[in-house]
Amino acid sequence: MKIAVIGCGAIGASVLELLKGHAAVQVGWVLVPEVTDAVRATLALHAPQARAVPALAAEDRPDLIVECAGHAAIEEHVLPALRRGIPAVVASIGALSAPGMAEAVQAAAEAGGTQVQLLSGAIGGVDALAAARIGGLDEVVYTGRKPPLAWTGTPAEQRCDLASLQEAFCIFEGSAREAAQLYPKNANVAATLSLAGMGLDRTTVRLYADPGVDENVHHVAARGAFGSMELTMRGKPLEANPKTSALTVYSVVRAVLNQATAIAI
Ligand SMILES: NC(=O)C1=CN([C@@H]2O[C@H](COP(=O)(O)OP(=O)(O)OC[C@H]3O[C@@H](n4cnc5c(N)ncnc54)[C@H](O)[C@@H]3O)[C@@H](O)[C@H]2O)C=CC1
Ligand SMILES: O=C([O-])CC(=O)C(=O)O
Repeated sequence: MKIAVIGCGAIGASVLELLKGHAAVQVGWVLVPEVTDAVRATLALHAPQARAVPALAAEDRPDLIVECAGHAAIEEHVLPALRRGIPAVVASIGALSAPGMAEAVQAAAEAGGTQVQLLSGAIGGVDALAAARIGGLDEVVYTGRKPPLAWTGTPAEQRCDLASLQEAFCIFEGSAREAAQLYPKNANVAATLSLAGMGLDRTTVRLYADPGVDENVHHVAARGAFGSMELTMRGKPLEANPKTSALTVYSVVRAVLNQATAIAI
């Protein structure tokens, strides 16, 4: 299987490293806005066979396109690939919270006769929640808690002084749709849980900058016809990007390998 990876940052570079030399999967293309020295160095180390390009050319036809780049990459790369019939796996799930984007993704996949898989990323329990939805859900509440540093460069900076926080500070309370729009690099999990469960407008989200944690802590509580569930993930942040949990990388690699092996789990 020959794949294209979109993005070569904290997730993309780690994905290339884990897929390096894999018998069943070859990375043929890495899509980046600019081929920097850092990108060249990463490819030389982990994917020397791959070509770094700004976009797929008409003659490039990967078996799968793997998005780990950010919300803008959905419109720029994933939609055109889907329309061409290339299946996709997507990490930037919050992108589907933008007006008309979920419909655009669906229409592109239908037009291409293919499918897009929304990854579980940094959270677990998506399988249980999506199954529970079939029976009917009454409530889903997601609480995301990250060290203050992980909220730099976000609207949280206008709500508190991140550097001097002494205790947990609630920087956001509202719908998953709003969370995903305001915090595109920190609230993909909120979008994932809501798309699996009660939808972007009916899932309650609370986000905290918390000097008392050094991991990215995700808590989900759900109730419905199935019973109830509660889950806490304490994800180790990636050194290259403290906003992102390492599990996200493993989730991408799992999805890729599941496409390439006889038994998927
Ligand atoms: N579903 C989940 O649980 C999670 C999802 N994410 C998503 O993954 C994204 C990437 O995360 P990181 O690797 O940590 O970020 P990063 O900032 O370390 O790397 C992003 C990479 O994507 C590239 N890029 C940016 N815009 C692009 C575009 N339009 N087309 C092609 N490449 C583009 C950048 O040049 C960079 O190489 C986040 O922005 C977020 O949307 C991140 C963490 C968890
Ligand atoms: O990686 C994480 O811990 C979660 C994350 O950034 C997101 O939900 O966007």
